[in-house]
Amino acid sequence: MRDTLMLSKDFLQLTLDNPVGLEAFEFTLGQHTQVSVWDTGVIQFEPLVTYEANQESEQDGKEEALKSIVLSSAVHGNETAPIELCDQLITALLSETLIARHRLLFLIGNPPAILNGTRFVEENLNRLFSGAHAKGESNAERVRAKKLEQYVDRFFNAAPKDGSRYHYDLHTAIRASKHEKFAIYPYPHGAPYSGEQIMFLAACGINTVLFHHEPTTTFSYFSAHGYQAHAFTIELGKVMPMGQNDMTRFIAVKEMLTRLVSGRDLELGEFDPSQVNLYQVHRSINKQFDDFSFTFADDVENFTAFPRGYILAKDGGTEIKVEAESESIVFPNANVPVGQRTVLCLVPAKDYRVV
Ligand SMILES: O=C(O)CCC(=O)N[C@@H](CCC(=O)O)C(=O)O
Ligand SMILES: [Zn+2]
Repeated sequence: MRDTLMLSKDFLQLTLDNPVGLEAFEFTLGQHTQVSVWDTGVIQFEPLVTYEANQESEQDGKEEALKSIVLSSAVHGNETAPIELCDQLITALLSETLIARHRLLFLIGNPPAILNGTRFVEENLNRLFSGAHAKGESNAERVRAKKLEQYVDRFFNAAPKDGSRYHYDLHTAIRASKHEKFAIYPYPHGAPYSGEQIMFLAACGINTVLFHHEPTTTFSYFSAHGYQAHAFTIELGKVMPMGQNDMTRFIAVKEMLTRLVSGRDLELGEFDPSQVNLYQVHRSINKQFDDFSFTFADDVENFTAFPRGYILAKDGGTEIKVEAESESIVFPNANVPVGQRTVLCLVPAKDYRVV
């Protein structure tokens, strides 16, 4: 496997050829990077400079502390643009055209679902984190969620104490969106939002951010809450079949991730709310009955606003109406199990704290 990967530089193909149970192996790239494959779809790149050396040069003002960066894709198997984007970055790293100056962990979330061409095989992986995988009958996604938690734990626990942590969980949305690219900021439990991160997202072309209003069982919340990482679920556009993504739409995000990984200056300005659309989640509407339907059409875009009193959905005969003066909908999906989120309703963010 080691020789196959060193020769082909194609980690995605290796992952798809071994959708479960790939044996761990490692190797070095030149004199600069330690590469460790931990499992199917799990690859770590670590700069071969000791942390102490980094600290010394930091004192000389030359280097910043080592960052630890998780980039995940394919938590939903049919969301292909993030898979292609991460594939390009991994191939560049393996080909040594891109050199990692920070610690990096790539996670290809659900390889069997990629092969299936579906969001998931048995169960939505992105509802199984923070231990939710243990609360029900086991299946492949529950096993994978537990392992992904362990890999994130191992990666962040080996991070230098003073190095910042990041987790960008990359997705694409089922529907088209009025704001093509947007990020979900996991509930921070009263902590302020990071203005620097919001400006980083804006520089990636992700100019819309939703502040979540409660804990969730998503992957980004797991890293944010459990490991104090700057973590986000990032929606890069609309779902497309593999190979049919217009990769020119991801030039800015690829450029900014490349800069981040390679330690180049990010050239971020001060936090400027005029450069971003900031929403807060007003409420999450969870499905109560199998007999659930929306009143609006399947092609209504994310971020469409509805006025107070408008009937958004019917749940077992109960009408669900817009409560605020106006609510914008995101991720409407009637086809989820009872108890799960069918839609998020948003209002413009106000009274938020940014540092
Ligand atoms: O387009 C949709 O309906 C779903 C897109 C998607 O997978 N979104 C994530 C958001 C996770 C979060 O709230 O942080 C998901 O539903 O898992
Ligand atoms: Zn997704």
